[in-house]
Amino acid sequence: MPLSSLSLLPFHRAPLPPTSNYPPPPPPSRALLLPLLRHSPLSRRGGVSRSPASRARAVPADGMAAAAAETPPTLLEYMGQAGAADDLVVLVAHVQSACKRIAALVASPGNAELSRGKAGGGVAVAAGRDAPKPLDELSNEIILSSLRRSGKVAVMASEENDLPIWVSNDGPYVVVTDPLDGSRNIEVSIPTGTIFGIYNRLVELDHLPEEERAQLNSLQSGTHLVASGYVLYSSATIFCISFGAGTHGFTLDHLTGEFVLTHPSIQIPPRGQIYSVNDARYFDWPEGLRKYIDTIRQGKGQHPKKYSARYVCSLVADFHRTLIYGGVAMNPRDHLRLVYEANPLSFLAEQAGGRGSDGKNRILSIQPVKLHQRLPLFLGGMEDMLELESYGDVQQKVNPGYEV
Ligand SMILES: O=P(O)(O)OC[C@H]1O[C@](O)(COP(=O)(O)O)[C@@H](O)[C@@H]1O
Repeated sequence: MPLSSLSLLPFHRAPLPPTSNYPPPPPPSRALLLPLLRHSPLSRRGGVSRSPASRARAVPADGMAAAAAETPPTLLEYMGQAGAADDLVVLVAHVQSACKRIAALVASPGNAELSRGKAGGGVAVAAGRDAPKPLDELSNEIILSSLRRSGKVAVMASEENDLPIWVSNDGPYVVVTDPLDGSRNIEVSIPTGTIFGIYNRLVELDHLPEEERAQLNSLQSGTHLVASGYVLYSSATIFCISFGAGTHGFTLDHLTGEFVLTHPSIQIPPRGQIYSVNDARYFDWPEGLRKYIDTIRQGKGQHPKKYSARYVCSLVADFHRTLIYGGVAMNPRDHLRLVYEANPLSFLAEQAGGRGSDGKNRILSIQPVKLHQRLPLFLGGMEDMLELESYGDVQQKVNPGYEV
């Protein structure tokens, strides 16, 4: 579906949100930038230019018209070209609009104050390492109100709410979300992210009482995901999404306020050289996990290279790096949530040729029984994951309340 036909969507019910809060760009700037990008060291080094879209950008062009024709598609243009359902396009348009607002919020001068647990009126929130912060709550409100306005959502379930919210009897989709993961890092400007999963509404449950319907729709197994994604708020704001046909990354272009395709068809390298885990917890780990990490650190595993450690302690950032560089990102204790975090990210990992597991089982095959169910999570390239799982005993059973 070309961008022009977006205007044919049923906007009388669900208008697309404004694509950005940004001022309109001076018209020629994007085209003028493209020749610069073509000759940048990043494109020569491989960086983003490993992708077909970026390779297209590297082809010399005669003028602005040619440059414009080479411009990579925006997220919505890409969905149109890929034949995504109109309802899904409208829904994703609202998700991206909410995420641009969250990106602005986490980068705002007031973010540290918000993350310390004082709302605008100076109201203190519950203490504790995992207590929700006003920034989480604001992000939650932004994303939930955007989903509501889309007119495409029957149920939404958020990590920040105890119960799912029934929105509309005829919304075609169910959305699960962690609105702002890693918010404890905000005060020191470390990356954060939004995670979401989209399911079809289970019409066969329409006769059930609302509360039950909302629960059961939100507890669908990850194998039924229609789409999932995350938005990384970092040096770049990246929207990574899969509709079940590959995993694709779009970077926010601050000149236009649009997410543009920069990482089409991401493939996790089957072998990486990075492991990502909070290894201060080493002495709480089971024997198998200790042995695995000891082995790959020394280059004595199936891959005869010494692995390096990277751990941001922000799931979206650790997962994004793993998608691009390979290796394994893990949290072996039962801390991360199946519905809001593990399922959406495992879907993206599988669509990129990798694997998501709890150390024993494929995440997507685990039937959620509780909305806020937690479990160990391992995500990574196929060969690294199979090697890790071969150690058997990798789930951390001891889970004391860690202070930091
Ligand atoms: O303390 P650990 O076990 O290293 O866990 C860190 C993980 O917790 C998270 O901060 C998520 O925790 P919350 O869901 O409680 O916000 C992730 O971003 C990060 O990967």
